[in-house]
Amino acid sequence: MADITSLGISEWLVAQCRQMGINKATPVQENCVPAILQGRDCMGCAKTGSGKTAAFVLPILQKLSEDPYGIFCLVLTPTRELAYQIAEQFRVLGRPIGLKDCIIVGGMDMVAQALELSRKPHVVIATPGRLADHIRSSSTFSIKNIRFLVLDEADRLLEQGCTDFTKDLEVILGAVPAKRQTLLFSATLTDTLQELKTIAMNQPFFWESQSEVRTVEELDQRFILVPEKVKDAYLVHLIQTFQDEHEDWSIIIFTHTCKSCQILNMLLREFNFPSVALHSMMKQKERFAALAKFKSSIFKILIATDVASRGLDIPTVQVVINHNTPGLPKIYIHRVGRTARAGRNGISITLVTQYDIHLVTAIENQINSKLKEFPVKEAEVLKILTQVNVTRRECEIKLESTDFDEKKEINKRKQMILEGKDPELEEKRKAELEKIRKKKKQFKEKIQQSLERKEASKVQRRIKKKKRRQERQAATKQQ
Ligand SMILES: Nc1ncnc2c1ncn2[C@@H]1O[C@H](COP(=O)(O)OP(=O)(O)OP(=O)(O)O)[C@@H](O)[C@H]1O
Repeated sequence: MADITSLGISEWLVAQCRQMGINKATPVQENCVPAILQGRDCMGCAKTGSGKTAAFVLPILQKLSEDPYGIFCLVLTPTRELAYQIAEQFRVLGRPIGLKDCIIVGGMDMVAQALELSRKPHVVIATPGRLADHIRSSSTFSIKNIRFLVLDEADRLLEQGCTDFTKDLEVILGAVPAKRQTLLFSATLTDTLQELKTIAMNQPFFWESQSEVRTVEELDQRFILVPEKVKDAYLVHLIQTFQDEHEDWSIIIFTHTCKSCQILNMLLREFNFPSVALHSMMKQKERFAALAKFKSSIFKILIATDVASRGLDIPTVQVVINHNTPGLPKIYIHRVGRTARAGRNGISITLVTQYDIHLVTAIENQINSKLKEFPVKEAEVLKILTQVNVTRRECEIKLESTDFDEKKEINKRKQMILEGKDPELEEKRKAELEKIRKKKKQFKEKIQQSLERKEASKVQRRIKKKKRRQERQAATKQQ
């Protein structure tokens, strides 16, 4: 790795890097920083934990120090927590030049944000939804003179996943100048490469880490094949084992829904594990508090949905457990990337049921590496099975007695209203769609059955024909 001084940044910035423990440039920094300093658009695709944030923060701060004004740079990122983390890197590295940053994310006071924006911060770090709201509703700030536009986790921003950013991105892209430097970074850029190229227009410098395996070497990737009904007992057993063997280890457990996240947290707490939950149905203040408690190791276990799967940089995380096998290899790559960061070791364990084996095959094909089985003493798991399952049921009943599902429904409706949709109409449309889907399914099944019947009668006819032929042959032989 090259020394940090070779990047072409000023002495004050080198000194700041050294203070942060950054002495050598990682490959993504070594390649992308000089290109960005030359004024080129840049697309950087490098493994999780490889220092992509500094790869854009450093050249932006360098350029800002040469020609400081506000608003100089806009960084977009998919989650609120990530926005705070990026802002922290800007703040630490940019302290000598008195950097003013401003974080614009949902769940926080909009008026205070509008005021901050009007004060022309050098850098705005935002999630697309809230920034687009400000652009639509306010004339107290302008991003039409920005020099840099950064899309961190760029592929996620363009995806039409459960949170669809595309409409908000359109608003934002309409408000930034055409003449700008665009920087796009992610550990998984390649799926959305063509769309990204239209955002980074000026023949961007493209850099991708050359490596067959898409996950880091320091990560020990394991799986456990478990029947669905004993998953939680395995989880409790695993955590107990890690806790007994390692005092200072932190664990992130990923699960696929907010409800599952909430129940697992309740379950682990019943077993006296120090856990906190992080999911999108929590209030923003609770989300920040949970993350802060986990980061400071007050709580050693974080149970999260994919809201925490990208970008979060918590060095103490030694273990990632996938309570469900991710449906997309990309999600797997980001989730397991929460450990084994910046050259540290880590282990990931994916709980795989008999229905998920094809997902593991897809993951292995994408990452170009095989997951190894994690040995477990099944007898130990069996000992706690009944207790875990009974406790889980109790937690489910407890949760049902709260307004969790109701809140989810209200949140969904709120989201629809924000998107300009009528919840009642959407409900009707959904019911209609369900009806059509059902009919289609019935129709498909009917066709399938009739095809099967036809096929069966064809086979029967063929058997009969064959039989008759054999009988005829036997008869001619006898004659
Ligand atoms: N050159 C360097 N030397 C040592 N540590 C570094 C260097 N650059 C960055 N780091 C540290 O490495 C860690 C991971 O960096 P960062 O969060 O930028 O990773 P990333 O590539 O963005 O990962 P992800 O894809 O998960 O978002 C951070 O703690 C950061 O401070």
